Amino acid sequence: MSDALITLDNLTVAYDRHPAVHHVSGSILAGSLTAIAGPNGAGKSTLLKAIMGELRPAEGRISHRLQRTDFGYLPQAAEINRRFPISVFDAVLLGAWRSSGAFRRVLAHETGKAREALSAVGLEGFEKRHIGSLSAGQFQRVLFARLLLQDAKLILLDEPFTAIDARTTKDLLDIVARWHGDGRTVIAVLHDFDQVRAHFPQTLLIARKLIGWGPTGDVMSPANLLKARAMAERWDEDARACEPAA
Ligand SMILES: Nc1ncnc2c1ncn2[C@@H]1O[C@H](COP(=O)(O)OP(=O)(O)OP(=O)(O)O)[C@@H](O)[C@H]1O
Repeated sequence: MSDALITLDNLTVAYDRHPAVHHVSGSILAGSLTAIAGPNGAGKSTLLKAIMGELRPAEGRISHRLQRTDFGYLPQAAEINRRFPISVFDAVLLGAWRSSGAFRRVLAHETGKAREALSAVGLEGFEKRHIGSLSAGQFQRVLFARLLLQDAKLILLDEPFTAIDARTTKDLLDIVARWHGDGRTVIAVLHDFDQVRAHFPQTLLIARKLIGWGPTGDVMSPANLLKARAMAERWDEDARACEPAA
């Protein structure tokens, strides 16, 4: 587990030339399970989107040898339109279409895998339900089933347990542990520091700038958490210039 899967080199990401993440350097190791933690507005989602290639670096670079189809991404719930007229089963099958084209015929083994994935997330019998009729927790289970089917090497989760009850969170954390056990690389943006400490061996703590990145016990120290809070509180939202790398 010592190879770098993704390397960030002095990465700065900006919206309309206004930097949201500053000068981050470090590596995500292959097979690691990493939390991205930090206060609101710290740049966590921005960093995740940059890693998956949705946002381009304003400065610095991200290097990896992954293909598009190696990435599995779960956006924040608020970014997903659940009014799209699609059944639970078809929503899960989209995990397979991502890798082989939406207009290709779905193969029998993929429908079998979709059923298995639904069963793994505890949603047997929900196949024909419209996704808009599900509770928030049930819908999150559907999205995890889709990721199971997608078979990605790198799985990026943006606040996967926000507004999800304890039982569903536990079931989904079990799936995250299973991915980790399979040797996949998982990165999750999380708000809940107890969850980070209990389930994520590696942490990247950010407040626009990197505060710490490494073993969770070291990174989530009281001193680092104070620093993160202080940096978030004094951040000037209107600042245009990017400070030089430390
Ligand atoms: N599409 C956008 N256009 C302009 N600014 C944005 C955009 N998305 C995010 N930002 C800004 O970038 C900064 C970082 O936002 P980001 O969503 O990455 O933080 P976060 O750490 O994920 O926050 P939270 O924990 O509140 O979800 C914030 O100041 C935010 O307002």
